[in-house]
Amino acid sequence: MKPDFKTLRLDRVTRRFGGPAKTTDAPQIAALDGLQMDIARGEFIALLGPSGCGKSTALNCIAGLLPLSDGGIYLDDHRIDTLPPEQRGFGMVFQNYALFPHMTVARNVGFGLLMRGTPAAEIQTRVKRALDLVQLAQHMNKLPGQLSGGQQQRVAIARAIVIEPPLILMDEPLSNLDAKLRLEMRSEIRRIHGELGRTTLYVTHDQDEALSLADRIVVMKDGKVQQIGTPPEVYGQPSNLAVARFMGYRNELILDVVAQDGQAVSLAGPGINLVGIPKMRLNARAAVSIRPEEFSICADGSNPSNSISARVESVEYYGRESLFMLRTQDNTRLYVRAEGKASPGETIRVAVAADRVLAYPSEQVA
Ligand SMILES: Nc1ncnc2c1ncn2[C@@H]1O[C@H](COP(=O)(O)OP(=O)(O)OP(=O)(O)O)[C@@H](O)[C@H]1O
Repeated sequence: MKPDFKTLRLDRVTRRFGGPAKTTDAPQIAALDGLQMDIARGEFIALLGPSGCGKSTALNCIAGLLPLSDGGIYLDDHRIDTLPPEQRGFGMVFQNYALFPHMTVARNVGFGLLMRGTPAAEIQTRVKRALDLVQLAQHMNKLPGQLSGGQQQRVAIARAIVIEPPLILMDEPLSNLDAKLRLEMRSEIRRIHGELGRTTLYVTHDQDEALSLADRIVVMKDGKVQQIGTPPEVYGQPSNLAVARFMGYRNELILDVVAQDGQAVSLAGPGINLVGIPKMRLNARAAVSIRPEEFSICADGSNPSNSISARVESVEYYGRESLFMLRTQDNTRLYVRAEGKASPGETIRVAVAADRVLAYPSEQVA
């Protein structure tokens, strides 16, 4: 394959299940429906979404493990979705490492090169280089069972990169690791990606992982792309309610639209007066998304313009901040993560900046 491609083009990549590939019978379910994007060489792309949204299907289609039902995949002008996996030559890293237990680390890493008929001396040099990159050279003669989970995952990464693939595909590679190792390996993966300068496609259901690793994030739901954007774009400006929910906009209030233009919308409900940003054209009611950490608790007796009055139900202490579970006057649960004190039973007022109040059509509430 061409290690020097400029663009990986996913052209309406579609995969249906429930019947033979390449048919369009109605009973089939599109696990992946029209994935369309260009990925530039060197980009780190995260496919993000809840379980069953089609992330692994997308990765497997690109790897060549699943035939497409529709669309095409191109490396520059070369169509590759008709090629078997070994001819695409992509590196793959899976959740379960898939190492050979009876082979040493070095032999595991060198196996792909051996299969390709690479001369022994070259295998040795390249295995050493790959193990240096994942910082495991001193463990090269151990068996996988003698390594920690994080080390085994690094062997799997070394095995993927040793073939110098144009594209590295990773499917939830950190989900078997404990929280601390996951954080460490996250930094490792980003460092390795930077040092190699290759293109990485990374599947995860973990927002933090996607936000911290990726140059661009593809948010998916029910087989369809919901938004493609940089981490700040997806985090700060979710394009619809489903993305907002998935990106941690835990609060959703259904409010009356009092006035609106393209830039701002005035919203009201019992004990609530807010100005926010309309993300789409709104009708009479809006679903308003706000992150818990965007609120602050107002001083006693104050009544600032962008605020909500609500009763405290419970408080979880998180050190510097607390998570306040509130109940609005129309009985909606409100999560507020803020500094300050308030006790269950008290009625308090919480304020939020207008540009952190995102209003979507209430019709999007499923
Ligand atoms: N071989 C198959 N036959 C039938 N349906 C399938 C098959 N593989 C996947 N699906 C369905 O396609 C949809 C997408 O599955 P996929 O594994 O791509 O999701 P995912 O986002 O990777 O989920 P997870 O995070 O749980 O792995 C799901 O509804 C799944 O049940």
